[in-house]
Amino acid sequence: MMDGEAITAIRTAAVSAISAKLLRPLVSDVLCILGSGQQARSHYDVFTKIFKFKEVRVWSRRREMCERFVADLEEPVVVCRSVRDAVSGADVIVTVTGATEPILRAEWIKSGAHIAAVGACRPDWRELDDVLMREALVYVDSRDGAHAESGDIILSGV
Ligand SMILES: NC(=O)C1=CN([C@@H]2O[C@H](COP(=O)(O)OP(=O)(O)OC[C@H]3O[C@@H](n4cnc5c(N)ncnc54)[C@H](O)[C@@H]3O)[C@@H](O)[C@H]2O)C=CC1
Ligand SMILES: O=C([O-])C1=[NH+]CCC1
Repeated sequence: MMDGEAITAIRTAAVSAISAKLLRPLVSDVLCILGSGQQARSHYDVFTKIFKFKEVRVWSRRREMCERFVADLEEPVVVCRSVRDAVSGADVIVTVTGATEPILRAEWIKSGAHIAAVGACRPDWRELDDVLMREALVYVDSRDGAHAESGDIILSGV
């Protein structure tokens, strides 16, 4: 018997980390994680192990969950009040929320930032807004899979 959730947590974060390894800006000082659940933790663990950030930020819609997330960590992480505050100036952004409507807007994001967009894995779920999807250089592991499952891709029409 194997724990599928534990494997999904590690595997998903590993794939995001590979994307960041290949595509993040040369100078990547600030990591921002949107969401504070299981994937947020696995992404935090992998990203802070592989890369050296000067600052790590987290935002979650329920602040108490954010505080709990941070309390479990040994290194300092900044709890942000809004998505805008969290992503402003960030070099690497990880979206690991259960949002079904866009929470991340293009106008808040630093040019060249790398986004690992993980959460919106159903055809009718969204995390990234249409402008961001259209302006971004979008990389996927499978075109067929992305067009069947990714709400951000399907609904933005990219
Ligand atoms: N792309 C992929 O391969 C995978 C995607 N996922 C997806 O990633 C997301 C996060 O997964 P877990 O961390 O395991 O879930 P979780 O339940 O442990 O955490 C979910 C997080 O999203 C936040 N959230 C929920 N609804 C929200 C909303 N409407 N707006 C903003 N934030 C909201 C919660 O407050 C929490 O911080 C889920 O949507 C899940 O389906 C999970 C595993 C693999
Ligand atoms: O394991 C997986 O690939 C996924 N888990 C939740 C959505 C996608």
